[in-house]
Amino acid sequence: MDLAALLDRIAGDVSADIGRGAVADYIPALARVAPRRFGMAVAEVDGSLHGTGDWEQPFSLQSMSKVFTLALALSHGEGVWARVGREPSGNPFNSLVQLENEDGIPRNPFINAGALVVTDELARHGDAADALLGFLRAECGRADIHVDPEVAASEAAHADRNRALAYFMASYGNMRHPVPSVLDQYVRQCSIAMSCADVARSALFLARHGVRDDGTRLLDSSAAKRINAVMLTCGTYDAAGEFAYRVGLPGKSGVGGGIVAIVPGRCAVCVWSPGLDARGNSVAGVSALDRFTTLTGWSVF
Ligand SMILES: NC(=O)CC[C@H](N)C(=O)O
Repeated sequence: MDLAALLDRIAGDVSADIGRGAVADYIPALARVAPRRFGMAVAEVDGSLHGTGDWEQPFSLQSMSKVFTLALALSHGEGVWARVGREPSGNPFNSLVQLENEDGIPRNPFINAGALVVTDELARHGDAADALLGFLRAECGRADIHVDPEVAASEAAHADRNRALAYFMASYGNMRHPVPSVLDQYVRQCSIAMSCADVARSALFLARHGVRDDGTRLLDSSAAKRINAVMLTCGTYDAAGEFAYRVGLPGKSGVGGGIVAIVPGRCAVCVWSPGLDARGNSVAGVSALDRFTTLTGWSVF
């Protein structure tokens, strides 16, 4: 299959969706991104890389970072699962409502509450954002991957919701470290800037059943399978059912407009377009992945 030509075709097919939706503005620095951007990259398990549009343009990783921090936390053991569940929340990604009824245990690691717990767990082994940066740089082979200081400052200045989630969980004994420290690491992990090409390459370990770019193992194949399963059921928040229906792949979105999806055994795909739907998922991104699985027939189903 000529993937480069296929990606160009998809960019044309979804052109009516590019610029649709709203750029996230609750983090003011994200609102400065031009809405009519679109990029898509596919990294295959054999190392080949293909892309279209703005596929080499860095953008804000945001919640896509949650997949990588979960993988890093699990590489140290299963302890995180005592503190966070594995069920879809059916609620917005930054919702507080379930925590009180569920004893401060977040539904899953991909809503903000769950990701804060994962960052807190990873922080037992050193600064979580630094660990994440080290991993991403190694996997995509780029030492210049960095935290965007403007986005980080903007997010830190508008983090009351996440601060509330973290303090609320702390009140149930579900924070190991002081909230300001966990929040700082979480904000920096979300503010990492990467391109579609970088993200697709960095996520390949999930298509390789846990094996990293250098051939060493981050996770056993069972743990990699489980992360993919949680991505499928929870990776796009209260739209996970619709995403599974349309795309049929494990996927994780971020409010920077990126979505990373995994075809186990074959490839990792990253698409970016900043216009978001009401649930915080890229409109053109979901359409492009929908076209991708339709045209290739690559799906987990
Ligand atoms: N869905 C997202 O990408 C949300 C991430 C963002 N950093 C937040 O905490 O709100």
